[in-house]
Amino acid sequence: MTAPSTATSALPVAGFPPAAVTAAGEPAVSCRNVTVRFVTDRRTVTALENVSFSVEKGGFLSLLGPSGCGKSTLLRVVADLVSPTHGQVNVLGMTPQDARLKRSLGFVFQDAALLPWRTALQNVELPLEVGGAKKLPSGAPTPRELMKLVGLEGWEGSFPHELSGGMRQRVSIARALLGGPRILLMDEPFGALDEITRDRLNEELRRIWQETGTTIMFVTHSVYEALFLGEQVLVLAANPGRVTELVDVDLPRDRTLKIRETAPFVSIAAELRELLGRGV
Ligand SMILES: Nc1ncnc2c1ncn2[C@@H]1O[C@H](COP(=O)(O)OP(=O)(O)OP(=O)(O)O)[C@@H](O)[C@H]1O
Repeated sequence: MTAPSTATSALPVAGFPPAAVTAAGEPAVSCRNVTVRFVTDRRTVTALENVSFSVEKGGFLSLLGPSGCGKSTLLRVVADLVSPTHGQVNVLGMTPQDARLKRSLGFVFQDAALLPWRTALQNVELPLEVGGAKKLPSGAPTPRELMKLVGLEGWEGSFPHELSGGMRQRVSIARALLGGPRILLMDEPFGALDEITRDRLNEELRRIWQETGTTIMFVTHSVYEALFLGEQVLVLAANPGRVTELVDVDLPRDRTLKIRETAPFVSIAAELRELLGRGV
């Protein structure tokens, strides 16, 4: 079963700032010398060491690196799920904890993690029931509007088992966008999907990003996904997790998958591959 296709456009969505009016240049997220050490009975792991970078408001940052280089840990630090051992983290001028309490952050995981007994729409509505905020902020898109945004208009009453993997992941993106978060953190959300579905969702995500103006941090192992999606790519190395380089992606803002066949794309992909190789 496939999701209905949606027209590509860059119209702003109610409740989100249009990309053009987000304050470009101001950081949405910045990390300075962030180190995270996990101490267990058996060993101490330095998941991140002296990691510094920033993402501007309305930006799209891909996090690319080998397994174990701390990509998920870095998203968790921003989401206030892990506290850094050292260093400073600033999220929209706040601590990660304040940003979380103000519901400025949405999180999408690799597994869509939908409740099987609730319909797609009821899954999108879930944060309203469990998060303490019974009402949406004024002007924020409704769950039905978000279903439309992710291309699932008409599927509101379907249960997760009636949806394809790609459709379930769309539902989890809609759920993460409930309340109009300023920042969307995505941890390999398309990693378990087949290539065609993944490609389609990559295009959809660029559209959603342009329409909502939401700042996105996106974790992936794939050079092509990181480059197609990101305005910047943060390349990380492992053991300990550290920054190899922050690469600016000089490609047009409006992208279709065809861009992957162009010379600039191929050239930046080769650069990223070389940087990745350095960190393994
Ligand atoms: N809660 C934890 N306790 C102990 N060690 C942890 C914990 N979370 C992560 N680690 C360790 O920190 C390192 C970085 O893990 P992380 O999951 O952030 O890497 P990753 O780049 O996201 O990996 P992958 O691409 O395989 O998902 C790993 O060595 C991992 O074992």
